Amino acid sequence: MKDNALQPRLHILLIDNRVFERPALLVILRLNYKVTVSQTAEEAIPTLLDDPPAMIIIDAGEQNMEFLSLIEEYDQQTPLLLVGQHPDDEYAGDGFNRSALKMWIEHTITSRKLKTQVASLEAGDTKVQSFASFITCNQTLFQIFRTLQRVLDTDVPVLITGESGTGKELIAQGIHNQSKRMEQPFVALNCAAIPETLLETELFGYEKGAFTGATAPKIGKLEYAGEGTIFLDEIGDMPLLTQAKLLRAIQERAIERVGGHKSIPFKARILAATNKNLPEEIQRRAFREDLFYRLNTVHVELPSLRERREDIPLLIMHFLKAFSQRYDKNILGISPTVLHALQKYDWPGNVRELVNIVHHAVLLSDGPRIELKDLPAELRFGRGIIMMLDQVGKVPLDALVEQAKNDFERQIITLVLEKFNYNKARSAQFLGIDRKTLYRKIKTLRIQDEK
Ligand SMILES: Nc1ncnc2c1ncn2[C@@H]1O[C@H](COP(=O)(O)OP(=O)(O)OP(=O)(O)O)[C@@H](O)[C@H]1O
Repeated sequence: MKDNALQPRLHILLIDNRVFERPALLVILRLNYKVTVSQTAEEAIPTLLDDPPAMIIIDAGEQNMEFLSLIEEYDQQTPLLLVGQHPDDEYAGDGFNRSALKMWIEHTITSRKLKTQVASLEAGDTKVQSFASFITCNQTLFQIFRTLQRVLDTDVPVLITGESGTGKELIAQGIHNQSKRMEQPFVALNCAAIPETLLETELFGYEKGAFTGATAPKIGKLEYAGEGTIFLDEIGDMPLLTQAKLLRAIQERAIERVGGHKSIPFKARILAATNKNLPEEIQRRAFREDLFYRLNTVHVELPSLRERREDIPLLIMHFLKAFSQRYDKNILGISPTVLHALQKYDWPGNVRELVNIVHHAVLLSDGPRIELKDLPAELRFGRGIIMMLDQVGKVPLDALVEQAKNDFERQIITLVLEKFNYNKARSAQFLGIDRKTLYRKIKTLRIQDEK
């Protein structure tokens, strides 16, 4: 690894009784890993117990086959790699591909890790907490649950922010369902989905004759919620005039229907959610600061799914079970390759997107496990390729491939530049090219240089 300083070294146990006759393998391994050498399996047992390695590399000599059974007795989890009886000059010479060895080692470790992860998921032994039906194994969310538990039975409003699909409504439902108001109505209103003129009557209701067509009085959502909970979703999209009316209702603890004069007590608890940044909206004068302070007594920000990747496998298994039951399918789990693809994915639509993908996969799957073929194309191939499909047939294939190659190179270089804070010398060294070449590529590939 070139970034030794940044990552802890993997520990490898090398069992090789000829290690001193052919030191090159050890030298190569030591470039990248922390290596413990044992000449016999017996000698290796204490290491296995005291400092478990990420991988065991064992020389494939005849007598070592006995080692294998001994090792198996102590440890059946750690991946094993058998190396052939190459003479030292083969390891040391050009014919021996060091990066291939490294790739092979890392692939074996990752795939074993994924298999163990899948097995433990299927056995259901991850530490999970739930807040009503919202489940997670993420520490930030555990903290949020604790905050919410403390205010469950109070009247204080809670502002729930987070990207779309992170579970804001589910949290709001959870607050209501676990509070003393649970027997009362939970009324949700999406402030972005309703035209401005209708929003006000939806919230406050109207009296007969309030406007043409108002032939009978109508109860608004604030009134209907009674002593229950009103959930104002997408509050950031509420028009300013409605914001002013809502603020008044909160301050006076009373509402008036449109076209009416009677003051009706307003007792519901307010929960509000938005994926907008309200302080920014206040700056733009699109949101009232005084209303913000009223709603923001308790504020929780739900992390996006890519900020809590540990929840990805948990949620996959959760919805896999639910959909398998719903469709009466016998799906036991997912293949390690699928888990890998799903863990790498960025989830712009968060949990809602994950639910859709698992739903789709369960419908397509013949069981017993979800395989790569059951995933949508953008997950199997990446968004880039799917977007390029539009151009296939319109642009010559060679040109498309060239464009893809440039895109790929641009992404790699950008990532490396970011990793080293735009330090050209270190980035070039990491990429294995000289600095001049790096400067040329930054220019020709039009890479943004943040220096
Ligand atoms: N942690 C979770 N555990 C179980 N289900 C979840 C979780 N988070 C989200 N979901 C499910 O994901 C879907 C989207 O959640 P929800 O509607 O609560 O998100 P939202 O943040 O309110 O989205 P939007 O901002 O688009 O309104 C729902 O089907 C919900 O049940």
